[in-house]
Order: sequence, then structure tokens, then C-alpha cells
Amino acid sequence: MATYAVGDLQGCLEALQCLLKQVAFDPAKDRLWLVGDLVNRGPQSLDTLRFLYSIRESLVCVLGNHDLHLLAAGQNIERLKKADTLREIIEAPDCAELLDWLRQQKLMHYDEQRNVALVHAGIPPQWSLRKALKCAAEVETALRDDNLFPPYLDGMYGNDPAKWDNDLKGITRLRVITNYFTRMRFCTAEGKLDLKSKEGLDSAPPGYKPWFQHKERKTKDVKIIFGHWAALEGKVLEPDISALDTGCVWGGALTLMNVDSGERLSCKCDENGHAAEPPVIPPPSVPSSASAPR
Ligand SMILES: Nc1ncnc2c1ncn2[C@@H]1O[C@H](COP(=O)(O)OP(=O)(O)OP(=O)(O)OP(=O)(O)OC[C@H]2O[C@@H](n3cnc4c(N)ncnc43)[C@H](O)[C@@H]2O)[C@@H](O)[C@H]1O
Repeated sequence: MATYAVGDLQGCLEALQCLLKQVAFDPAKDRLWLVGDLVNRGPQSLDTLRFLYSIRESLVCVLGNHDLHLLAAGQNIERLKKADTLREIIEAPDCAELLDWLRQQKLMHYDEQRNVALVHAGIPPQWSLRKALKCAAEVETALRDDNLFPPYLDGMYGNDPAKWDNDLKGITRLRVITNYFTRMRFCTAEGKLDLKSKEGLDSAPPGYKPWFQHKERKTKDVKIIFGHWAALEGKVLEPDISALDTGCVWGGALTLMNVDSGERLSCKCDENGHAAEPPVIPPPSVPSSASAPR
């Protein structure tokens, strides 16, 4: 049995299938962790979601900003933006079943045995592991509760407040939790967010750093796997941090990592998110003797 984590899929089903074939993924034995952003921007959002649903017993999935946007558009189709590729899901006959499954997913997964956390964007520096799990659970409860779900989605959008405060209440509280887990890139040591900068590490506004580079970060003893930040191209220097979004919808690649060995495999994609077989093993992350991360 092997456990793999895969970067932001964004509807790039061909690339996912190419990687799963390469590692001979067996849903009866193996496990696949998803960093979220399963859909949108790529070519096959509906088919991706259907495929994941068909192997749901083998998945651990955390939600990304695009998944939350899909849930919100499922409540009100007018939330769809011109560039979204989500309409096919909302108009599909099995939409309700797929979105019901999606809203049961988490914002954060923690594997105690491995001491590994899985999140879409990150964990803010001022939160301990325990605090992060507690805050994630607040949003997860809102997502699963039929009464809380619609007002949560109505109030989820926006950049304020920029910083956590224990006294925050209601949707304002849930919004900042959502923004940390699903949209964060740069923040201050106290967790004040900058949600505008989206480029690489050197695009930090003055006083801000990538969330994982703060010396004071309280989750330094936890291995963290995350996605969301395509401009990083999967490269971070921090040893216990794994960045898996390698921009499959931006002419980059989809990346799969063996959670235990850290070995990676990537499937190059074209600028439309279609796979260009065969997958390649990125040289810096894989020992030269390995042919595939099994
Ligand atoms: N609470 C909330 N508030 C507001 N909105 C919410 C929300 N919750 C959900 N949403 C929704 O979130 C969605 C995305 O919003 P956007 O505003 O488009 O968010 P984003 O930061 O661009 O996110 P994305 O996840 O696409 O990032 P990526 O790194 O791939 O791409 C980012 C950039 O990186 C660039 N990039 C990619 N690869 C690169 C590379 N190799 N080098 C340099 N740049 C690269 C790309 O050009 C791109 O511009 C919207 O639908 C919005 O409605």
C-alpha cells in the first residue's frame, strides 16, 4: 500500500490518469491525497470530479478556493465568472451528488502517525497545529450543516479581515479562516495577509514573507503538504514543507509525490492543461536509482 499526494488538478484529468498509471495506483490498496483545487480553469472539471467521486473511498481531500467557488456557484449560478469552466458541473444531472460529496471534505487533514498535515494554501505562522485543526473544523461544520452552508457561502468572499483575532465572530471569523487555508501566500509573522501578490517568493510586499518562511511559525515540527501557489513551481527550500502546485493549467505540470519517501513524478501539460506523456521525474527531488515513486 502506498500513499501519494497530488497537486492542484484544476480539471486536468488526463495528467492525473497518466501519473496514476505510472505508479500503478490501485484504489483498493493505495491512497491518494488531494491538495484541493480539483476543478476550474482546466479542460475536464466535470470528468475529474466524477472520477474522484468514483474512487472516493481511496481519497483524502482538502478544499481549495476554486472548490469553494464551485460550491458557491452551485448555490447561485450567477456567481460564475467568465473564465470559470465550472458550468458543465452545475448543469450535470449528477451535480447534487458530486457537490454533496465535495462539501463533506475538509480544510485541513492531519495524519498523526506520519505527523503530516495537508492543506490547500497553508497554515498561518501564529497558529499551532491544534489551533489550526480547531479553526478548520469551524468551517468544515458550516460546510456540512444545511442551515449554515448557504450563509457561509454568501459571506465567504472577500479579503477582510486581513488578520486573525480570537474575538472574531460569525462569517467574519469563518472568512479569515477560509482565506488562511485556501488563499494565503504572503503574510506577516502575526498572520496579516496580503492576498494580492501571486508571483514567486521574491514578490513579497515589504514586511511580508511566504507563510512558511516565518521563523516564529508554530507548526515547524509538522510536515506540511500544500498546493495553491503555482508560481513556486513546486520549489521551496524548507525541508518539511512540500509545495505540490506545479501549474498544470499554466503550461507547467501536474506533480504526484509519495508521501512517505518524498519522491516526485510530474506529468507535463500544455497551456490548455492537456497531458503530454510520458511523465517525467524532476531531477532535484528523486534519487537517480529510482524510476517511479513506489
Ligand atoms: N474567500 C474568498 N474570497 C475571494 N475569492 C474566493 C474566496 N474563496 C474562493 N474564491 C474564489 O477563488 C478563485 C480564484 O481566485 P483568484 O483571485 O483568481 O485567485 P488566485 O490567487 O489567482 O488563485 P489560483 O488558485 O488560481 O492561483 P494560481 O497559483 O494557480 O495562479 C495565480 C497566478 O499565478 C500565475 N502563475 C502560474 N504559474 C506561474 C509561474 N510559473 N510563474 C509565475 N507566475 C505564475 C498565474 O498567471 C496566475 O495569475 C475565484 O474563483 C474566487 O471566486
